[in-house]
This record gives sequence, C-alpha cells and structure tokens, in this order.
Amino acid sequence: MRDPDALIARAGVRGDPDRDQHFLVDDRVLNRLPTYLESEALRASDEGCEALRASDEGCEALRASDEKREAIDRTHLLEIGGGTGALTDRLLALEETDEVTVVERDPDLAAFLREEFRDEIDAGRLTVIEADALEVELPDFTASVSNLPYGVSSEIAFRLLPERRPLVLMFQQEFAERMVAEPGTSEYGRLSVSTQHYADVELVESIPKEAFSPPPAVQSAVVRAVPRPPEYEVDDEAFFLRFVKALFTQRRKTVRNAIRNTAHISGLEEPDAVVDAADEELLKKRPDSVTPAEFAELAALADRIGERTD
Ligand SMILES: C[S@@+](CC[C@H](N)C(=O)[O-])C[C@H]1O[C@@H](n2cnc3c(N)ncnc32)[C@H](O)[C@@H]1O
Repeated sequence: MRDPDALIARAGVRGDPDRDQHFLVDDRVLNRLPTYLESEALRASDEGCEALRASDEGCEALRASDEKREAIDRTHLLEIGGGTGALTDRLLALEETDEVTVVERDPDLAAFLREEFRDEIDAGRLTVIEADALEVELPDFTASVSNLPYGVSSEIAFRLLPERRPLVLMFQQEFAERMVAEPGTSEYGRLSVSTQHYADVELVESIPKEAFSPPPAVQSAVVRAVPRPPEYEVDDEAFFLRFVKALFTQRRKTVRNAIRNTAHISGLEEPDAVVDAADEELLKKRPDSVTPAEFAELAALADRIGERTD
C-alpha cells in the first residue's frame, strides 16, 4: 500500500482547509474504510473470528453476512474527492474491484493523481475526473467509498443516496449522528428522515482529528448506507421530502400547527383540510417524534386533499 505521508510529500501539497482538504494519514483508518462495504460479522471474521464462531448467535450472524457480502457489488467504486490518492490506492487493491472512478476538483491534485496512478489508468482500472462533484455526471458506479469534502458533504450525499448504491462516507461527527438518528431523539430531524428514506444507515466509526492532515476542527465519523426501498409507499418523492422539510421548520410545535404554519413551504393551499382529516394522535405529536412511515402517511393525505399549488 502507498504510504499516505509519502503521497502528500510527492504531491508537494499542504491540505487547504478552505478547499475542504483534510487528507487521511492514519493507515489503520484507511485500511478499514473499504471493509465497511462488508457487514460487522464478516469483518470480525476477517480479523480472526474464532470467538465469534464459538457462539451460535455469532455464527448465525456470520452466515447472514456472507449472504450480504455476495449482495454488495464492488466492481466499480466511486470516490468523491481523491486528494493525494491514499484511499484510491486502497480501493484499487480490493480483489473484487475492476474499476475505480475518482472525482477531484482541485486541478493540481487531479494532475498528481494522473501521474501517480499512471499504470492503473493505462490498465483501464482508474479514471480520474477533474470536476466539481456537485456538477459532474456520475458514472455507473456500483458502490462508493469517500472521505467527503465537508463544505458540500450534504449536497454530495443527496446526489449519491438517490442513486441507491451502497455508500461508505466520511462526515463531520455531528452531521453523521443526525443522519442516523431515531425518532424521539434531539438529533432526529429532516436530515434523518431524508437519509433513511433511501437506505439503512449506520454510524460505523468515529475518527479523531489526528487521523487527518491538516486536522479538521471537529471529529469525523463514517456512515454506511445500504440502499433499500422504504417501508412505506410514497407516490411523489419530491413532495414527501418537501413536506418533511416544512414540518421540521416547526419542530417545537405540534404537527397540527406545523402543517398550518408551513403551507408556504409545503405548497398546500388547504392545510386546514389536511388537519381536519388527519389522525388526532399524530396531530398531537411534535415533528421530532414522528416516524418516517407516519410522515409518509401524512404526506399522502396532504397530497390527496391539501390542494397543492405546484
Ligand atoms: C477530505 S479530502 C479527502 C482526500 C482523500 N480522499 C483522503 O481521504 O485523504 C476532500 C477532497 O475533496 C476535494 N474536493 C473539495 N470540494 C470538491 C468538490 N466540490 N468536488 C470534488 N472534489 C472536491 C478536495 O480537493 C480534497 O482533495
């Protein structure tokens, strides 16, 4: 494996925090990141699963995870923000990976990646795209592992999640906690509902600042997202997400008042008609204790009888 500090030295750069450049320099973290495309039990088995095998429950989990491993297609990995290529190198080393595509906005870093990985590019295993990840046409990737530029991590995540591919993404810790939060917690909000609409998400590891050069201001965390259909029906996804956004602008209010007060955001002409028809128990709740399925139920009702303006 290429040494991350040596890559930075060869590139002759210093990460610029103003351009979201915090390079991973901890080998153990770099080596672990691609393994999050596998389940916990499987990773444990790779690290020596004797203890796991000793318990029936563990062996059951191991069998289940073997099935999951089959299901995750790692043939074409996408990395957003290649930097000096330390993670790229680990992705290229994966047995099942035929192809890696890296998107890097910084022209100097993109040029360095092309030089450093010339053999892999010539072999057709690596493509370096110099572009803004918010604008580039995404390739037909099967999964993504990325240490995201924090300034635009939300926008990038919501470009990737609708692609419905397995994702292993690094975020700021607090953002990651909000993505995976459960109803009834202080972290639960629009971000949790929107994220969990697309995937089962899990915060798999917190990463200290010292794992990066230069260190960011706050701790980071890795989120694994495995796509699945939501457990509820949504006819109009854009309206569902807008309705959730609207209600969470009033997270301290009851759902009843939140529906009435946010018609300018949700686009409902007749919010009172929705309130009159909705379940009383649900109307008494506050948005931060409403489950995604309950939001979907309310959004479907609003869509049917709320007379949308759009
Ligand atoms: C946190 S660093 C990660 C670098 C490398 N993958 C690593 O783990 O060491 C984020 C990288 O994204 C790049 N970047 C910042 N904004 C970007 C954007 N909008 N589109 C693509 N790349 C971007 C930065 O230049 C930087 O190289």
